[in-house]
Amino acid sequence: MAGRHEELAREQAVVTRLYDRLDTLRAVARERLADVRRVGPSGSPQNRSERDAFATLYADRAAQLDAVEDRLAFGRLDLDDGEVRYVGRIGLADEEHRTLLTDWRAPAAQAFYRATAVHPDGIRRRRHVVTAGRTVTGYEDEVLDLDAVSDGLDVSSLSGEGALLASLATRRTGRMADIVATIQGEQDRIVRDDLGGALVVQGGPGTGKTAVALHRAAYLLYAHRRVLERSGVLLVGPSRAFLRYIDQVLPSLGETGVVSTTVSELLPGLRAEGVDEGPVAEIKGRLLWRTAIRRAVRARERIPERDVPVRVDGVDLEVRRRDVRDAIARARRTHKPHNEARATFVREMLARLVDQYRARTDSELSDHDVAVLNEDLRADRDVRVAINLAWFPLTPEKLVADLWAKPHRLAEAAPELTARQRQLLRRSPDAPWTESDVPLLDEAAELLGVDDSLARAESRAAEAQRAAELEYARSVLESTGAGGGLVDAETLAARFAESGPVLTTAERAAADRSWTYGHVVVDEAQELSPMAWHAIVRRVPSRSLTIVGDVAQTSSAAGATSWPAALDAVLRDGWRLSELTVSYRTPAAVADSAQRVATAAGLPVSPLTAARDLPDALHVERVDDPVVAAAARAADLAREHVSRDGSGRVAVIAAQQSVPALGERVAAALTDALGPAEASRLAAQRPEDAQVVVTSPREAKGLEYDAVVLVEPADVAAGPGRWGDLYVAMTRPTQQLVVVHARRLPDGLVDEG
Ligand SMILES: Nc1ncnc2c1ncn2[C@@H]1O[C@H](COP(=O)(O)OP(=O)(O)OP(=O)(O)O)[C@@H](O)[C@H]1O
Repeated sequence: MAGRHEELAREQAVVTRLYDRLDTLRAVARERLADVRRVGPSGSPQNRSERDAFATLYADRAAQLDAVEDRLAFGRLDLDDGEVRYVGRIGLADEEHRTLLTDWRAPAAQAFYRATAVHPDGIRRRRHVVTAGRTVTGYEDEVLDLDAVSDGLDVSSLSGEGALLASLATRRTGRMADIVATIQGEQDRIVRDDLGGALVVQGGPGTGKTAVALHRAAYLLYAHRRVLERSGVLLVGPSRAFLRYIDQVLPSLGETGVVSTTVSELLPGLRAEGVDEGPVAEIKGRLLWRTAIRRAVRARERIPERDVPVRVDGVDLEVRRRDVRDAIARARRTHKPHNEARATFVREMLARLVDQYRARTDSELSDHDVAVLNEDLRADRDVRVAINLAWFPLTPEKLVADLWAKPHRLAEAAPELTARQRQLLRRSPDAPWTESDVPLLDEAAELLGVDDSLARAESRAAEAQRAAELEYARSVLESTGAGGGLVDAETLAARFAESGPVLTTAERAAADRSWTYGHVVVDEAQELSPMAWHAIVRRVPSRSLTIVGDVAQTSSAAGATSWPAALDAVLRDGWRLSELTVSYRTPAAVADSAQRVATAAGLPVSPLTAARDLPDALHVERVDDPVVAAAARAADLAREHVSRDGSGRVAVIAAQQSVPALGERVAAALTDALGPAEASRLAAQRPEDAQVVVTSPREAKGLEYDAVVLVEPADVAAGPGRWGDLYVAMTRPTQQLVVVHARRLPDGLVDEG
């Protein structure tokens, strides 16, 4: 066997060749892009949009190639038959189309993640190649051939933990990194699971649910590109801060086309900044709003109490109750949304008024007379008022705001709520929208629709144009081979068709409330209310979803305590459950303690085994003043973990009401401990980049830090998120948890003295 030095040199030669090939492909993509751009802004609009479409295509390719620079190749498989296969972020081939590097998502790479000594899958040896920049700095072998093991090869790293543990030990940067080089077998099975149906991944804190969900999105885009490129993938996360935390993962895997959003931002153009108190959020989360919103809409289709006299062109007419009833029935029979069906209602009413006019004046009316009379009727104020009262055109915002501001509207729409519950929902019409209003607004938008008769005529004309463009795009792809798996004819045609800036599928989808996606990924899914599920499932008619979460970490009063309770109503039996059980984040002492606390509190915890333990990972201190002590501990931990290069994160997690006072104390303690220069460097950091933060459990959800000071656990557990919040708070650190308390410790959180 070659010495380590020679092996490293050999791997370096391979890796150098791969980067050379990457550089060549980058140069080609840039050249093509430059060629397209060089043509300049001339030619017919058709030529210009074609050029823009190709520019986007080459720019996408260039961006994809740039994104895979770091750890381009990380694995090597030696097969029983002597073949050697390198695994990396993307697939690369040489000029003769011979494979140089296998995309981690390709079937040929699967064994890199799944093969074991017991099930070697034709693999003799698996090697993790470690690189820093373009330099190979090490490798780690796992010999999967039990005969070879007995031949005396190095077997100390059979489980491949070296690369994994090294990656877990790195300082946190405030941005999640991909795990493509070290995905574990149980995770890989989820990543590569079928596209169809809803896959629910339940797992304790730090089991890699977020990482797995993102890698699965990248895998599905690779394996089902034809379907998903056109329809897009939606990622729903709990907050903007969380989306920012994960926003580099997909690009680093060469994928940029995923739309990410929160429930608050689900409706284009509307930002819900408010948060409802627990009981209000719970009530607004109930599925009863599907019926209640329908009733609220119907209430705007109303027969007047008596016939309404109107006078048009000197003739006395009546807006009659029975005419309104018939017109309403006709409009409803169109099964169109309220605002769209209104056209039918108005047409019917005018026709009846014209009939009355004809009868009253005893006159024959020509088509022209009828048209003029229709105009007069439409222009008449009393007629307009009567028609509007009977079929009121309205926006989703107006409909829902009226429910909260006008008690009689709410009583009429939601009689199943008690008077006390309705009182809780009372709100002024100018109060900001909340996250739990959004699914109701979405429901209202669905039932109200927009008056799109003009838009429909335009879209018919556009359809014919599009068919021609699609045909053309197909011929372009065939003749140039430009797609390279990145784009299909539909997408390219859509890009041809755009006027103005060229929009990608993701951009078009994000701007369109009624867009339906090919796949939806939901993270921290336990927080979603039944109404939020309803709004999300509407966006994916195929019901193809990846849902990841932990029902033991639920903090929202509207969230789930079991998956069947959350999902059966919206997905029936169209979902399957997978579980992750190894915590990659939290050291064993911390994970075990958190499990004990959560179990003692009766939370529905999943089994959890920590991948590693660290000495002194858990430290519990009884103190007189937790705020003062927490600030001092935070400063100690900052000295230990935070570095000037921007890496290293420390969090102080406390009940929401203590956060402001703690913030001031911690700032002062940092100045004392680290000096004014370092303290002001830290103080100047933007909140999303801050290396030392004071935060509530809710804001820390889904995130992680090198070290955490947990302040007064009893107060955290008494907050709105109850024990779920405490479980979240305890499981944020990757290295160390320091607990400071004056009150009694919750059961299971032992004081180590
Ligand atoms: N196979 C792996 N290789 C390397 N790191 C991993 C692996 N799996 C998970 N991790 C790391 O473990 C940490 C926790 O992962 P992640 O945030 O995805 O967990 P989670 O289950 O979503 O946690 P939570 O329930 O707290 O939201 C992250 O730093 C992630 O990169």
